[in-house]
Amino acid sequence: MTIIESIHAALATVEDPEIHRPLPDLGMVESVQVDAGIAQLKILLTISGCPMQDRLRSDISKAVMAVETISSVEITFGVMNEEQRGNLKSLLRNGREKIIPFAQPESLTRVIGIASGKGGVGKSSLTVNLAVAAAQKGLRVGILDADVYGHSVPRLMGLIGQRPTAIDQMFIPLESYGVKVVSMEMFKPERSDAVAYRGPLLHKVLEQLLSDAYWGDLDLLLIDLPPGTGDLAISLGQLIPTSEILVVTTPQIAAAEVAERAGRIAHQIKQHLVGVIENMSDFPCPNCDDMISLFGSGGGEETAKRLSELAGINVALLGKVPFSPDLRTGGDNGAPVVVQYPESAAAKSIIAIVDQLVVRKKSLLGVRLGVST
Ligand SMILES: Nc1ncnc2c1ncn2[C@@H]1O[C@H](COP(=O)(O)OP(=O)(O)OP(=O)(O)O)[C@@H](O)[C@H]1O
Repeated sequence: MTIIESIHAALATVEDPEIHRPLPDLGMVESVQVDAGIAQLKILLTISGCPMQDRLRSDISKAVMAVETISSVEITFGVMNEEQRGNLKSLLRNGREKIIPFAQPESLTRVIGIASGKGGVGKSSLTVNLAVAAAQKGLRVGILDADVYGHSVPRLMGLIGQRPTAIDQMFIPLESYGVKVVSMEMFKPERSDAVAYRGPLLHKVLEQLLSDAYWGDLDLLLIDLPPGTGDLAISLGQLIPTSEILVVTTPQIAAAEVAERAGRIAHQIKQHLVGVIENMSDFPCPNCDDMISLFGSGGGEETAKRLSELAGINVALLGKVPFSPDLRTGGDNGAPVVVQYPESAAAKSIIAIVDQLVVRKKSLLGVRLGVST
């Protein structure tokens, strides 16, 4: 192997930190020269001012310095031209025009919309913790925060104020705790701006977030839906007919009727109902042995029963997540409870729910995930 070939081989071991594919495959290596033991490289970035430039410089230097006889590495960064970016986009889309990868018949990604009847029941907190717990088990997981009214996922994942890298209209999801994250919030000019998307526009926005993001291969995509029986849940069913719905409710019996309505829509558009999670359930009194039922009891069972009757299948109550100050503070600080307090009752119940959601085959990776019912 010539020295130039050795450097190319070394560069093939370096991945783009966001796209997670080798630099040469992405067309990022423009030229390699060697002069008296100095490797001179021209590397093309997808956009100017790429935030990953420092990381790339250090990863490339480390790999190339390991090549025998190389004493130093000089890197010049350039920016891809329109044609080069076009090639990259086409590569990331597998040579196809803009599509929703999860809607293709060969897709192995399980897509689950997290729905609730009412707001504030902890749907976003559970979405984030379920996703992170699944990633901890070795699954490749994404979250799409489609809760236009709340979009709290960036805060819960410690990503507040961060914007994804865009390659023209395509963009790379942000990553936190091993989970790829896209939120409608990331595309607002100002965080405080209200998102004024309505009906048909909302459908378009969901379609774009699903198709314009480079998600890569995912085992599981969780979609945090707005509360209620809104248009977006229907859009999800239309855009990804194999998508499923998981309903979050509280222990309050009175909330069961509203939660049932959220599940009813899914059933009407023939989406599979994965199950029900009761959140903010009984928690142990910190000062005595009593269990405290802040929000009553029985709401999860009642919702699961009603949805089972409606769908004519067993819609299981997958678990009860206790009321947990740790879960709330973890959310406020961008540190999900399954990471920060994995031994807490809330984290354990979430991890147990993920175990039920994922039917383990030989390997979790690349296997179509089933549901245990
Ligand atoms: N199990 C729990 N114990 C204690 N607090 C919780 C629990 N689950 C959620 N919370 C808190 O309840 C509040 C609402 O949670 P979250 O934003 O996840 O709800 P949501 O259903 O997504 O609301 P919306 O759809 O209106 O945005 C947050 O402050 C969160 O920290």
